[in-house]
Amino acid sequence: MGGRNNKKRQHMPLPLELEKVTGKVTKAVYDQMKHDQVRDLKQKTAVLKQRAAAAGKSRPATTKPAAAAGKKRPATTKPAAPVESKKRKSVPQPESDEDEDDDEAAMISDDGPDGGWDNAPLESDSEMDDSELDISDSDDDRVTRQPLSLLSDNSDDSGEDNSDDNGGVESYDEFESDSDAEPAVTFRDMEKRSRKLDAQRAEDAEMADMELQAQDQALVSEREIFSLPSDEQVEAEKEAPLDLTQVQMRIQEIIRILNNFSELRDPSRSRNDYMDQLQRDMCFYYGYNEFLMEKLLQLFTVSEAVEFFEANEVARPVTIRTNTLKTRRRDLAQALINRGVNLDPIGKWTKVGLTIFDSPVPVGATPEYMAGHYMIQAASSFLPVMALAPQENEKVLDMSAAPGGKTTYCAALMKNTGMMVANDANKEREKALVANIHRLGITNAIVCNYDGREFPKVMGGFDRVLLDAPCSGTGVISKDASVKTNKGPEDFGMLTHLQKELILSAIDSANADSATGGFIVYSTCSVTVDEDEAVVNYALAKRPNVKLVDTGLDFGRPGFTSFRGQAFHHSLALTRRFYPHAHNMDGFFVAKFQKTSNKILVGDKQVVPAGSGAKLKQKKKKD
Ligand SMILES: C[S@@+](CC[C@H](N)C(=O)[O-])C[C@H]1O[C@@H](n2cnc3c(N)ncnc32)[C@H](O)[C@@H]1O
Repeated sequence: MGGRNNKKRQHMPLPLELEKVTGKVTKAVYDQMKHDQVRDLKQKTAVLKQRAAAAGKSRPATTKPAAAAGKKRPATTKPAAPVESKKRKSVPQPESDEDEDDDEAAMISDDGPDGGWDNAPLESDSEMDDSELDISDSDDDRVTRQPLSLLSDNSDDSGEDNSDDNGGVESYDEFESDSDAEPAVTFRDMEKRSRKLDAQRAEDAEMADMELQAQDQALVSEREIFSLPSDEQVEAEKEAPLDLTQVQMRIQEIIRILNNFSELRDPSRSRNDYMDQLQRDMCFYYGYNEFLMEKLLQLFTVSEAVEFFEANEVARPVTIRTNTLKTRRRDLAQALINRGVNLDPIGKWTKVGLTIFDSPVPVGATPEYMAGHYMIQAASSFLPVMALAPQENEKVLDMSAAPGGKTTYCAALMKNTGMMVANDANKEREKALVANIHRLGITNAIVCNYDGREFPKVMGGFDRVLLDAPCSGTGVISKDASVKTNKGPEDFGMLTHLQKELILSAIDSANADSATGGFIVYSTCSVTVDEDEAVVNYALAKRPNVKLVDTGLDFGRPGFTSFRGQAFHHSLALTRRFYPHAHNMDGFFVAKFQKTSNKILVGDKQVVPAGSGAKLKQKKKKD
């Protein structure tokens, strides 16, 4: 398995000569080809523009050409401005590392189908300079000079100097603005003007044809420059893999093609062929197993997927949560600042979080930490508790609580009142849970050690239940890179099965008749749909006595309501997804249910599943 350990390696172009000798089309060679191609296209464009300028000079000043009047281009050409601006950013200069960065940025950006530099030369004149026209001995160059002489020979009937610094074609504004000063049309010169107009139209049509041809040529050569490896080459690469730089370049090429597929594809290869190769290359480059890579690629456009994978290579900022049972955020911040800690509030969405930029002392060993004034806790881990919003004097269950980040936050919001039941199936992990409960001065917590699936039989009737489920951890890859490879299809199958069983238990443990609550929050630090929307959708189907409600979190992306042909309940849009590349926090998923009844229909019978507390009450009445 490959993998990228050192980011600098991605900016290391191979020597151009070596690439030419080996015949490999790597980025440097490719850039050189593109550069040549762009130059050729510019020269062709120059011809077109100069011809247009020449024609413009001889146009009767009173008559606006059809295109000029509406500022329309021939139907085949593409809008100028957006393409131009992109082209300026990304025209490659093979020798320069900096420019390679620019080019890379353009390639992985989420361009629409017309994005990129490829069409730009036909539209742009701003990059054309004399030196570029003069260095070439090509036929085009010879043609280029011809209209230059025409320019000086032709004079405008109006006698005005309409010389056009930009080459003519783009300067329709000038024609328009000049029109005020134009002489009135007379009967005598009308026929002459009409002939000129016809000639101009013919000229425009010819120009459109030439532009089309140049575009087609450019596309054909672009297609020829990059080709997917054959099956044999793919096999050979398994034995002798390419280096990371070459793989990175191929990733960029494939993304560029996928972003403009109809024009840049090799017609003999399908989108799946490109996606398969992209997947293989991304696995190698970022070090994921194919199974997980496929799952993650399905979540995003290819360009966004790259952002996601890149974000996973970068550590998230260290964040802490103020323990409001012991201190206020302002006082905590001041105490830490006095110790030389550089910090800031996490964001407007939390009043208790602080981001630690740097610290001369370990944040897990300050006197304030020891005294329980804060918990080191990922920002995303605040979210399920905020969604749960436990109230004072409630009975709250945290079904999978260790090491206690969310339990201790719940207890703080409850101001140490009511009852906080912190359960976890893993005894070892519960040591840290107990330690944190003590350190933070939690006095309303009971710790227990059950399999959550059994919990409704142990205890029930909770006002609120949190299930921060065991998951694959695909949202926290920046913290634990082993997630990239440590799970295959079987593990995923077992995990999602457990999640589905636990969510039903969590729902059954809540009391729909709670005066203040009846809420259940399901969260994971994973971004796969199997562990998130699919589990929630399963719960909605199995427990018609719950509905999804707003999480109260005013950021994050809505959950999927359909995914790869699978339709979920429309209310899944109320769930929230958080991504490292989009929200600068660990990947996370949060769903909030409200329990509307303690009874469910099984066949044609009303049943009260164990856990809600309703059954216990009925029994008591009989006694
Ligand atoms: C994501 S972690 C919980 C993190 C915790 N909520 C916090 O904020 O510190 C998931 C937990 O689920 C526990 N777990 C796994 N299987 C379980 C089960 N069947 N019943 C209850 N807990 C389980 C794991 O031991 C693990 O501590």
